[in-house]
Amino acid sequence: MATLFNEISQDFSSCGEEGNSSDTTSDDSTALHSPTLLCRTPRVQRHRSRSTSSFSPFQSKSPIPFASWSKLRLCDTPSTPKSLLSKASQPFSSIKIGRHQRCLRFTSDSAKLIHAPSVNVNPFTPETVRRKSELQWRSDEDDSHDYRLKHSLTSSEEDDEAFLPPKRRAVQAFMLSRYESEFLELECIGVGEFGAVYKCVNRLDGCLYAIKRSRRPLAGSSNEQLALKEVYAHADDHMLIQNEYCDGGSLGDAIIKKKEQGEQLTEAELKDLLLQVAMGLKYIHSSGLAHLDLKPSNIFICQQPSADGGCEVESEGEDEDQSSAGVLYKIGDLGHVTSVSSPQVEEGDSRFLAKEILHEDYTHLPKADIFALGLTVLLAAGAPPLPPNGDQWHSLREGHLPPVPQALSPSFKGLLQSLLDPDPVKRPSAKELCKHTVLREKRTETLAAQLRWELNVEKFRTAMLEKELQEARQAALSPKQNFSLGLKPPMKVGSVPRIGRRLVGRKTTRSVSFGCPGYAV
Ligand SMILES: Nc1ncnc2c1ncn2[C@@H]1O[C@H](COP(=O)(O)OP(=O)(O)OP(=O)(O)O)[C@@H](O)[C@H]1O
Ligand SMILES: [Mg+2]
Repeated sequence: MATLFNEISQDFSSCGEEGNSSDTTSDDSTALHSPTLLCRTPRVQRHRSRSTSSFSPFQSKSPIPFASWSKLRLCDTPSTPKSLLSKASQPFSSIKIGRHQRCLRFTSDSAKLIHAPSVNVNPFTPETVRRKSELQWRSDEDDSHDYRLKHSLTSSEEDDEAFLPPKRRAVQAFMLSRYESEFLELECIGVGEFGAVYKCVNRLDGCLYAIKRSRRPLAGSSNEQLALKEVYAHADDHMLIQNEYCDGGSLGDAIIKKKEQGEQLTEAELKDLLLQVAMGLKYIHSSGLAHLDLKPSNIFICQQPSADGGCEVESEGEDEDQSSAGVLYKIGDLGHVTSVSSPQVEEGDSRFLAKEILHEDYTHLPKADIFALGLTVLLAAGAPPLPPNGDQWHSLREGHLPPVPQALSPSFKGLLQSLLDPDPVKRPSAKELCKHTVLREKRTETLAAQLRWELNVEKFRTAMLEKELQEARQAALSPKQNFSLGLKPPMKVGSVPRIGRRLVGRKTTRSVSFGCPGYAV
């Protein structure tokens, strides 16, 4: 499964900073000294719209049990060393890198890192691995040029040094906040209701993260409980929300960008989006949870690495071919996640809210995610902005699809219509969506193309065999000629078939060509 909420949180409460952080200033750059300052979220509005700011207290008395939330640790980001290390049961020597290779990261996309010596470089990120193999390839071509690589391959000490990230002295943490000491902030990548999101490099593991920083302290407030809920959903006892950095930003950003260019996602792209997010929801729902805040700004995009990029996508059974598209969609923002069996519902964005949730009917919570998914796909198809309330809001909940500036196929339109069915029971489940023929068409086509190609190969082989057979027959019919050449006569086995008569595939048309996948035979 590839579409997962790969968000990772980090324990900022166990560092003993509570004692140290007498500084509880609300200044953004220092606010994160205190874990309590992070325990906030603005997302406590009921039927909220972005322009209003009324808050309702969160009723939760106790945090969600860890056992439930720990299920949310679905997989590691492909960028973390953890996932790659687990794969690296292979000997270290196979992933050694030379010193000069290690420096690549500093000289490419992140020029700032040149001046940031206190950041480690993770040798296991897909990008580093790709660069490493590129460089290895180049250096293989011209070994004599590269004394340093040669040296690193002959010295075991150097090998170790090359394999491991460069050692760094411990930052004087007591002088800095955890945020400052553990992360190098590169840029602000977005602002939400909770606060700002920053692209950061973790100084220790060298991976990129999106760090959500709260805008102002809310310690002790009801909002603290809600923020903690998001934190528990991420697992462990975390405070600062540290997410996998998704290089494509959010789907919301992508939709806005497309709109500015007068474009929308094509039907094929919409189907891919729907299928991928349905797969993520399938996992969430099968864990007994509902997301309840699904929307474009909470779906993140990762550009797919090239086939040889070394970044594998987890796959499982029927989901295995879903990563064939150019991008990976990942569900994020778990602040509203709740258990389906004992729900503590905090409504998400009112624009995506299913009517039954408004009526506090929580008997089909996963179907509320399906409803939000339907609206999300329609927005990506070019639908106008969704209303936060009013007549139009109700009209959408009565099953009236918003207009989209492209002609969608009736089957796909019918599927979207079913996602928005006023009756949650009639909406397809995430599991059903994952198997839906409308969404699996592409897979079927790919499979058909593959089969056609294999058939062509087999026909070609058959033709070659027939040709050889004919030659053998020819040789059998002219033994004298063979004798004159000093060859043995062929053994006579039964009656010799007539020339030109095929032994196999008599009923099929003869063909001696084979082409590429996707071309008809
Ligand atoms: N993990 C991430 N990877 C890349 N970009 C991210 C990531 N998380 C957030 N962003 C960027 O930051 C923006 C703000 O995210 P944030 O979750 O704070 O607000 P939001 O989703 O717009 O609203 P809400 O507060 O309701 O979640 C996103 O729209 C996206 O552009
Ligand atoms: Mg968000």
